Amino acid sequence: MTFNPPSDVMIYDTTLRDGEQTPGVTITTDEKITIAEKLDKLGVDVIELGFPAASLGEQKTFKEASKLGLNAQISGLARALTKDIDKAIDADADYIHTFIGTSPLHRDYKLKMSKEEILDKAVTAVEYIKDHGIIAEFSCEDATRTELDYLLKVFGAVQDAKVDKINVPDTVGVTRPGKMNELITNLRQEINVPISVHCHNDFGLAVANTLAAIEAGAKQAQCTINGLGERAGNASLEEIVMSLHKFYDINTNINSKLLVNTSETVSRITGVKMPPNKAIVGENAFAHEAGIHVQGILANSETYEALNPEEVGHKRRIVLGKLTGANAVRAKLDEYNIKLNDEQFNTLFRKIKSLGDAGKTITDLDFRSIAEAIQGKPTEERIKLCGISVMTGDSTLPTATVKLDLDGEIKYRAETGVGPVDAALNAIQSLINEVVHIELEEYHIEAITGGTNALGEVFVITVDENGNKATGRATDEDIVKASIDAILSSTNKLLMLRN
Ligand SMILES: CC(=O)SCCNC(=O)CCNC(=O)[C@H](O)C(C)(C)COP(=O)(O)OP(=O)(O)OC[C@H]1O[C@@H](n2cnc3c(N)ncnc32)[C@H](O)[C@@H]1OP(=O)(O)O
Ligand SMILES: CC(C)C(=O)C(=O)O
Repeated sequence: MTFNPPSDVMIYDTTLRDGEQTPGVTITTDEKITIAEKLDKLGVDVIELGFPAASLGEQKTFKEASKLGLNAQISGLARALTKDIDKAIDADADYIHTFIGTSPLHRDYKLKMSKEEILDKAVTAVEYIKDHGIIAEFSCEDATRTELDYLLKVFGAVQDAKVDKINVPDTVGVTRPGKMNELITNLRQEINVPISVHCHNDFGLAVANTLAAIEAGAKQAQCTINGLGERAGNASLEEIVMSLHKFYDINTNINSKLLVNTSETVSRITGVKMPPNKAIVGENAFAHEAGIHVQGILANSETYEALNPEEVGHKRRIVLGKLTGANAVRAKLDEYNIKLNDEQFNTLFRKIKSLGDAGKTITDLDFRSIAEAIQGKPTEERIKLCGISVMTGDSTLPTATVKLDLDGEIKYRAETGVGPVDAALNAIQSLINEVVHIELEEYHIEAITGGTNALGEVFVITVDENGNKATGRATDEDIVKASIDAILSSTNKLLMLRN
């Protein structure tokens, strides 16, 4: 393997082009602008904003983005066709990324063109872009399945046509680090313009292949936030950037502290949720439950953290559950300034283990209210249910009227819903929102005995506008009452934070 990495690597972000090719994702002009502004603040060098020839909407997005005065260059993808390139030019792209398939599969089945025709189209496209005074990047699509001599010939020809950068796509993610390193080593012997790579994640190797290319001297990584992209996605920007910074001491222009915030914006807009265990930006990337780990973390966070969460804009979380150890419980008690004697501590510890064994979620607020109850502090219920009536049936709109004591003041509210529980929860939520804005994040109901008079157990998680979460659990023969009790129990925990 060649080891000759550059001191700086350019980040070419294609979240808004290849990322938008994620099945089920479409991003409107306004949303693209929001993400482009975030990417610009993050410090990416190039933003591939889209494919101007694809639609009028795409062209409008380029026009809008060109007025923003971003530091990043705005690139548009175009087939090696003057009609596509014209669309990018007309849309005011600063930079055009043109491509054509070069592998036997693409030549024979997709394009039905000879090697000569493809080479000619590639050169014509690059010359056309350069004749318009625009930055040109050229990709041999499916480069990793293209014969090396032909690949060198096409890249050599576009270099002669004054291309600014060449890009080597592993279009279907079929290469591996050793082969990618060898390919870039071979290309570097004949190509003098900066080499970029674009790796897909079909075998989960996109980041590894990108790093292997950089070790061989590639100067640019094409990548996406959260690894979005066609099929299994592209190389994830956050994973590449942090690897470059940490493993190789390679500079990028990325402000890593904005990675989590950017990832969250992209996830919210695209609707593609990150798995909790996603590297760098996932919810659990810096969360610890196992007692042995937490004890190590409390002594020195490097024992079980490869990165400082603050470096990427994340937060460390100590999670409580079945695997919790005493050191974690002591640390949480200190955090909330709750003093327990040995007996109370043991009761609390046993309670956490038994909740964990029962598979229950224990949020920080649950912990605090359990600990305070054990300490003997009366639980302050700022919101109490005083009464409820529900009207339902197949010929009436389900309506619930609730009477609540809100900090000593009696209030009524009536709301409708799709059913009696929904109507009751809507009424409760509408009243509670006068004190604290809460959203219902989870709602589960289970019958815990049989028969029509079965006891229903309701479990809810509510979240306030600061992201604090609390669980609520209640059991009753009446599921409307159980639902209300659960939501009030979790809301009262959230209100503890505002005392
Ligand atoms: C690996 C990648 O991610 S490449 C980027 C993929 N992204 C997209 O395709 C999204 C945007 N695409 C689109 O909106 C449309 O596909 C368009 C506007 C580009 C083309 O639409 P259409 O003209 O209706 O053609 P269609 O998509 O059905 O087929 C693609 C055509 O382009 C040709 N083609 C594909 N790649 C290239 C290329 N790089 N250079 C020249 N021609 C190409 C194909 O051979 C096919 O030709 P044909 O129309 O003679 O059969
Ligand atoms: C257009 C090219 C770079 C591409 O997206 C791919 O080959 O995957």
